Amino acid sequence: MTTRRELTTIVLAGGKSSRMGQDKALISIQGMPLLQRVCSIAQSCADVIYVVTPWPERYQDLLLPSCQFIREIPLSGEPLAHGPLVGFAQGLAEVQTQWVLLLACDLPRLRVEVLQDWVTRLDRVGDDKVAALAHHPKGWEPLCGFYRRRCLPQLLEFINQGGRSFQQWLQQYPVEVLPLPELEMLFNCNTPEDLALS
Ligand SMILES: Nc1nc2c(ncn2[C@@H]2O[C@H](COP(=O)(O)OP(=O)(O)OP(=O)(O)O)[C@@H](O)[C@H]2O)c(=O)[nH]1
Ligand SMILES: [Mg+2]
Repeated sequence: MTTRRELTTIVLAGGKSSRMGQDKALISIQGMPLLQRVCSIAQSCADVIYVVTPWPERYQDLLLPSCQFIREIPLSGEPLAHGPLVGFAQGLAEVQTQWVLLLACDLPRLRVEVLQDWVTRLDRVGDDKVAALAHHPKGWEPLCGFYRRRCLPQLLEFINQGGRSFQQWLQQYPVEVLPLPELEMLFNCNTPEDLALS
């Protein structure tokens, strides 16, 4: 069975938070900044956690034991906020395990038991699959699921051709569907209105 030692988690914390109007990673929900909350949940699944961000200094005072920062660098000729797909690729380049759990930093309702159940299913995922993700009415949920490390070359090729969309990239490959007991856990805190519901 895939153990926590054989899984790496990547948490993305480099978005513009333009809808929120302030850095979502630092917003406290029930007394804990969102990034810290997501990282603490990640710790229940994996030994190694990377926080991929262009600005690690901003988060250095958060309590993130056993998390390591990966400083994102801009692609040549492009501004920094190049989006989550490029951030993921830069993190994935450092990963040593076969599987990686990718998490956005704006998921206040993640459920540890569901993530742990998903981990137990990884061994049975067919070899042809590049990822194992939950599916919801709008498509795959790319920022709360698992990817094989070996998809890095295909990902880089897609990015080099100008691709920036997870959904478009995933359309090209077989993906395993993970059971989602409640859509609620993928609730994304993007706006001040979302925050009021959190
Ligand atoms: N490392 C990294 N993470 C990113 C980047 N863009 C988005 N993310 C992360 O991806 C996740 C989902 O981001 P979104 O909710 O789509 O949006 P956002 O860009 O933070 O905010 P908006 O400007 O309101 O769209 C969050 O965890 C972001 O921090 C990026 O360029 N680099
Ligand atoms: Mg979001």
